[in-house]
Amino acid sequence: MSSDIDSASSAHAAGDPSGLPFDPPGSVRMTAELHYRYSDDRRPIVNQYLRGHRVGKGQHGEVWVCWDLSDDRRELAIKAVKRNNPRAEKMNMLRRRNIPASSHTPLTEKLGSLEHKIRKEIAIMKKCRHGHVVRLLEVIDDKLNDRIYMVMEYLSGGEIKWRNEQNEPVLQVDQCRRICRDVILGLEYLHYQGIIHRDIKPANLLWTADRQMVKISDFGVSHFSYAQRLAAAGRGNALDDANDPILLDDSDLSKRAGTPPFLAPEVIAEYNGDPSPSISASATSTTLPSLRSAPHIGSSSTVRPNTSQRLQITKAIDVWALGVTLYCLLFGRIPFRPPDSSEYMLYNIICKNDWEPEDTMGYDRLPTCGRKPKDKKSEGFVVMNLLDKLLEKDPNKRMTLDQAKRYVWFLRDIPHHQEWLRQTSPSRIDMVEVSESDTRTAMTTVRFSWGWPKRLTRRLSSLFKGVRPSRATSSRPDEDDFGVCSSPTIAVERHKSVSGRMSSSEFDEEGKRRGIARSVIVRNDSTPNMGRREESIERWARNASMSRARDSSRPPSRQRESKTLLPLDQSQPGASYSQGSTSRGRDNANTPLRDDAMFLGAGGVCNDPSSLISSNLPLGLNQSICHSPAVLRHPQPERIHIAPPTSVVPEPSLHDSGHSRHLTVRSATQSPSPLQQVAYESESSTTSEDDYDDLDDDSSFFRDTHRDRQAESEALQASTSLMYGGLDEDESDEETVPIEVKRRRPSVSVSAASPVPVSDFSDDAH
Ligand SMILES: Nc1ncnc2c1ncn2[C@@H]1O[C@H](COP(=O)(O)OP(=O)(O)OP(=O)(O)O)[C@@H](O)[C@H]1O
Repeated sequence: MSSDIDSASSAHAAGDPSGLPFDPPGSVRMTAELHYRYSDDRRPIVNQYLRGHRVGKGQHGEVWVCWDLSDDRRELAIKAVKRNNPRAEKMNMLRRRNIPASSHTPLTEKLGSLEHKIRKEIAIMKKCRHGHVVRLLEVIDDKLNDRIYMVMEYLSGGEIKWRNEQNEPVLQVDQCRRICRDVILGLEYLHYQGIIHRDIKPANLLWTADRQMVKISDFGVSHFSYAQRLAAAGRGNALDDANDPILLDDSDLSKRAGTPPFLAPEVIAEYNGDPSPSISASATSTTLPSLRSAPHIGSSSTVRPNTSQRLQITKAIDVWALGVTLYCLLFGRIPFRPPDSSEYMLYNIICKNDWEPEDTMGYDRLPTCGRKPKDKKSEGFVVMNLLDKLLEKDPNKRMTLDQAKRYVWFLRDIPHHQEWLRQTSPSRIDMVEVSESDTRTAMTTVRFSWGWPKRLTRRLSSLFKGVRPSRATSSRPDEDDFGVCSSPTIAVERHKSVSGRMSSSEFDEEGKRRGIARSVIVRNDSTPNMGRREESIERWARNASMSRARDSSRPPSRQRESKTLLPLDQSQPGASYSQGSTSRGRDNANTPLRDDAMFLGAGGVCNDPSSLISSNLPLGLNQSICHSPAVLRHPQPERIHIAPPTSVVPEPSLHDSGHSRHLTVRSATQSPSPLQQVAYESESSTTSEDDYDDLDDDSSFFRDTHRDRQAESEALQASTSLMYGGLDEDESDEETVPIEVKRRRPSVSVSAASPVPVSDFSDDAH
């Protein structure tokens, strides 16, 4: 990556209140040391990362917000993946028996272990560095507990929500356009690197905190193709490594992977035409009503076709998925809908049927004028024509990303097309190299020199408890900001649910076991922050006191005090309730929109290339560097205000039973907002202190018992990673018995509150 980026970004990383883009310098750290401990207020800490609330749960792991204590508490996300799951593996073995062996049986299926998947995901993410791709920063391999921690950029805006409970679109057409434009740029970069994402869908597109742009996430089923890369970048730029059977085997692509409604016809071509397929009923999902005859969409089922005709799978599958995504955003429903939720029927319809638009599109209900609008100047014609080209069933005739990027609709608000196209060309960006060694070392850099039993390590750990600062047992003043905070303007109070966890592990009321450090070990020197365990704990204690000193000198707004709820436009600039990085969005909202607001990206990033500072920066990086965040806000009709926490904070041991927050939203303008609808009608954001209470060190550091997504969403998402479907049903640790649903992740339109753990080390805490 160019030094321009490094220099520009070194001072402006994730969560920087300056609003500049997330692009920390350096490559992904492969950490060879794991320290596991708890903060004074019982929050888990892995190495330098203090864990916050859980923001999502995938098939194989969970994602948490965390703060990098070694870097001014920069807000990041950490994905914890359980590497091995014998029970799930066994189920997968059983499932595979139902798959007929043929010449088409891909290598990846034979190698389809969860470990393989994670290795590949990490190897691919490791070197992706683009403004519209979620950045991976560090990989920590906890072999002792068979867990991988992936430290990533945190996109607190959350997933793109595209429909309400009535299946109506909630995004304006203009927003849909900008979202897709961002995705095109991110995808273009990936394809240029030889990476096919394979699971493009709204749920894998994450908003930045200020909703200025979206980024592509979840590379769980992505594929690196040497051939694709050669085709895209030419031999000169391509990786010349023919020895890696995982990355260089394109037979992986012939495996059906992704989310059923978003699968391209060529991926499921064998389901085209045969009215009576043989079906292997290994479906396990219950997210959709079941049928006797066929597995259902969203299940991890195997529909066995009678034909074995396969088309070549190329990057065009991502273009198709983009078309499906655009349709979803515009109409609030998927384009191909089987009458009976049957997976086979779905595939059949995708392969054979045409799509039909609604009468209107977007939240603003612009007329589509039918499937083939006559007025070529109408918005309806432009959009239907685009959908036509993206949803072309023949991959060879399908629109390419380059064509899409140049399509009139996407260029509409960009004044200098040619310059913008030049600036955003992936050929201007350094090549990714996903080498054999990348894949091999993606998870193998940690070596454990202590293979001691847990009981022994616990005892040893207890020896070091003395160096820990005393734990706060009184109030937890920082917890109230959970969940919501946003660039836009929302009034939020929240109720915490009473929740708890029954665990086989024991810890006393004061949580003494919580001080146990998981002793793990070290061989790699690549983590400069880490030394020996004792040193680390001492350093942590030192940092804690420094942080306390720093925190005490911070202005009151940085500390978790109650504030009066004000309409945003009445509040003082900078007097944000949100802590840390996400406060900028609020500041943004105070600033009047500039005239160039219409040159904004997905959420409002200026795409006007004439104002780019550095011609070397990839889009997204450029965008934000050249503009103050104050002028990048997307013009949204609603103003959302974040209410300060006002409730009395209970003792942690009370498990927040007395702690409540209200989540309310009010609009500062008369016009209702689709974003507002999504955010609060369908989701009640309640946060539990239990986020910090799963301290059973026998199990996952990140274990929790939050409620999963809505069934409807699950229907679309459950089959993500079909390739690995059924691998990991047993993700949660068995000894944990959730006794109550606790929290849902805050919705998109309201960025997750960022409780910078100021109070962790504040004087009050002691
Ligand atoms: N970097 C991030 N910042 C914010 N939220 C994230 C981030 N990464 C993931 N998430 C959220 O966490 C959820 C779970 O992510 P994850 O990638 O594990 O699950 P998934 O998308 O279902 O993947 P999988 O296919 O492996 O199950 C996502 O739905 C997303 O909303």
